[in-house]
Amino acid sequence: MSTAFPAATIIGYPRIGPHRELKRAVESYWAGESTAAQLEDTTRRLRLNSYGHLAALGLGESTSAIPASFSLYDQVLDTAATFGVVPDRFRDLYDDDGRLGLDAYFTLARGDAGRQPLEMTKWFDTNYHYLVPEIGPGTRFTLANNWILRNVEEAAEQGFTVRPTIIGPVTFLLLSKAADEAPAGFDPFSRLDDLLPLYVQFLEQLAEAGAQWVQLEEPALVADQAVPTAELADAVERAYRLLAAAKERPAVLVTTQYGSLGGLLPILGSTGIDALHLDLVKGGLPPAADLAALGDTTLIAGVVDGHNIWKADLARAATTLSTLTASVSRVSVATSTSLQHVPHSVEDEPQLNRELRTWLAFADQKVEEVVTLSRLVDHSPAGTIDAAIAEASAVLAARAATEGVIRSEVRARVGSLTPSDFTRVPYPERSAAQETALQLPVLPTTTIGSFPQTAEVRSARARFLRGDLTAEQYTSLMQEEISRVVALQEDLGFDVLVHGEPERNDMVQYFAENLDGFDVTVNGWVQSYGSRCTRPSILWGDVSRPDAITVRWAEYAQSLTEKPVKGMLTGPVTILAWSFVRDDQPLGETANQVALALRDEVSDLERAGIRVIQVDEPALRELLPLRKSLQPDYLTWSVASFRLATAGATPATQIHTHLCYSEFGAIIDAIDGLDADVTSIEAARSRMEVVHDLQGQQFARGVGPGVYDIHSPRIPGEDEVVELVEKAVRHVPARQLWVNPDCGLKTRGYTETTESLRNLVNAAIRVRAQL
Ligand SMILES: Nc1nc2c(c(=O)[nH]1)N[C@@H](CNc1ccc(C(=O)N[C@@H](CCC(=O)N[C@@H](CCC(=O)N[C@@H](CCC(=O)O)C(=O)O)C(=O)O)C(=O)O)cc1)CN2
Ligand code: MET
Ligand SMILES: [Zn+2]
Repeated sequence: MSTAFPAATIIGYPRIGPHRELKRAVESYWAGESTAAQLEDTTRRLRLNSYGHLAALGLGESTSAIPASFSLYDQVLDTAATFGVVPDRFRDLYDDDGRLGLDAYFTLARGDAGRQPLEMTKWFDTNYHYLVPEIGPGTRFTLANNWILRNVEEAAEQGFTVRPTIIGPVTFLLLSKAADEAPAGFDPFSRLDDLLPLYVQFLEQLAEAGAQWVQLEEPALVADQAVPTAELADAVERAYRLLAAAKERPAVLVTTQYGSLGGLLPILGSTGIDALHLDLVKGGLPPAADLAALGDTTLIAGVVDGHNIWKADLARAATTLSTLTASVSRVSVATSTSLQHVPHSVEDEPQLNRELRTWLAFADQKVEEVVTLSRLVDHSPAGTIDAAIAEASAVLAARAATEGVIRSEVRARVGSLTPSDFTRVPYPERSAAQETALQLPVLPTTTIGSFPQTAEVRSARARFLRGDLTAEQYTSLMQEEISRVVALQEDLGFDVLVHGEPERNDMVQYFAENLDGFDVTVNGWVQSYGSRCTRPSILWGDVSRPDAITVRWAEYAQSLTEKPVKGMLTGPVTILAWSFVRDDQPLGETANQVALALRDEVSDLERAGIRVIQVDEPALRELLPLRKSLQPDYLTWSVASFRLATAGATPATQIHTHLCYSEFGAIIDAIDGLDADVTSIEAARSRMEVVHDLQGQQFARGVGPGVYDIHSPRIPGEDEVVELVEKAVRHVPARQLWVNPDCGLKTRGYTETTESLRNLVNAAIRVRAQL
């Protein structure tokens, strides 16, 4: 049990495969095009290849340095399956032995004809989404799935001693929500003492399977929680003392990625766990007194950034490590977070600018950085990594001096901003001008922007990129798609139309490709949820807009119809949140540069005759700091950057924004502060509960609570939409309300989309007639 922890490790490794093998394998299984055995075969190869690869990169085969962090869909779902946490509506998914198998697992994640899947929500301050377990007073915890154990055994058969990972009990319960059947006020956290014995059993099984270390993930401890601090501290102490006291168990590592543990560090550190991981990139260096509480517990110092792609400042990391080794007896080196947030390897991006490439470290390069830094804690001779440190410092110096990183004209423009650049005329004045300009009915109907991204559209883009289509051919294919989408909306009777975004590979990458200061990858895929991936762009320099970006598409769409077509832009905060952003200046400064580029786009759209412009900010909530003390500053700069992007619009131009989550209680003031004329939000899944928030807040401007859950192929019936709209009308004055789906339609197919949208428009017309 007291196996020494290896000097170098990572907290998790990408599981989608170097070329999205996992996506292709699971999607083919879902489509019925391959068997469970074929899926298992592919994923087994993915797991074993990554162990071999990580061992070769320097983690070694037999030291538990390699995390077994594979997941078929999501790590929180894996934990829920392990402990049999299944909502009542899915009770029949257990097989006769009380186990949850492959199809049960995917049904929980994706739902089926009659049942809503588990809710999906953001994982801390990242663009990864996890599935929310549902727990009630009667939820029976059982060991119902053994994939984690099996992965340990599978690795051992091939000669690898890996470190299994699972969400820790405190975080698991804090991330869960009360099951539908739970009485009002029930908190899943109250089930901690029922759940802990299952963790003990599970640890015993892991030990039996040959695991020497286990990783229990407790990132919820770095975020301020609704549970009072004292109660949380008490629970953490009780839980980990109990687990540490288990008779047969692997050594226990607790990880705390995404921020600072704060006052929980000395508490967790003295429970008897064997190792504690700290995120020293997002969280600062803890006070020496807190570190002293670690005693014999190994400190796993997360000094290499797992959430961004810049090469590490090895000199700074070395200083941090030497401070730590001065007050802690055992220190190992690690990434700050799982590497699931970064692509596999810079080697897969040969097209990137040569100089830029030298600044970057993706997952594999980060493994090498961790291994290098571990020479500072493994009794290697002094000076062993001096050359590597010097090289890293030289890269940083070169980066700072590179043309384009600092551009005086961009700086000057940001520097000369005045408060009036952030302010439009008061809403009542705008509202009157817009009413005259747009002549919309009450309860106007619209969509959020994208229409289904069909295989034809994607294939056209792929052929264009390969050079098999000319720019003219590609443009005319996209224009055909736009005219189909416009005709469909005319036919269905929408009031404000969209062009459907077919020309966009992704709502952020598309803008990054058209702005200076960014680069994009060809293979830099990162999992967003399930089989869905994105290629975050790289924002490395000062940002500007060389040419208009969206205008020709919007103009084309507007030429096809008398109805207003919404211009469609992605807001500055979301562009930052879904890119890898330079780490050499405050985010607020970078956000204002992006905002100015968008501001110019807004004014070009207006000049081209576009009267409604939507600036999406679905990630506004995502970047909200996990600690309350840091939130006001964030909300100030993020809201300001949105206003900077939009405040140049004339009063008659209607500015929309879109945020796709419903629990916006925490940021409702910020949403108000955006000063958009119309805000669309997610509401269908919570059956319009958000209107209560809106009512309480006297939200005075236009609002479109979603009436169609686009996350599911299910078609909402017309009566169902009527009910939702009627509920909204009871709480928010009808003249403020819009009728729209929850979010864009890009992941949906045309069959269900067309029917759903028809029901949506007809429902709006029916409620209108009753007013
Ligand atoms: N960045 C970002 N984050 C977001 C969202 C978002 O829209 N963007 N939405 C929220 C939910 N997250 C999502 C994340 C990804 C996707 C998504 O649909 N991703 C697509 C990829 C989108 C893309 O980049 N498409 C490219 C490349 C498509 C592709 O895979 N092409 C094929 C070739 C196809 C062919 O030859 O026919 C290939 O490269 O193999 C394009 O259209 O050009 C996927 O995983 O399948 C949806 C939602 C929150 N976070
Ligand atoms: C994730 S928010 C999506 C907004 C975008 N305009 C779309 O409809 O796809
Ligand atoms: Zn959305």
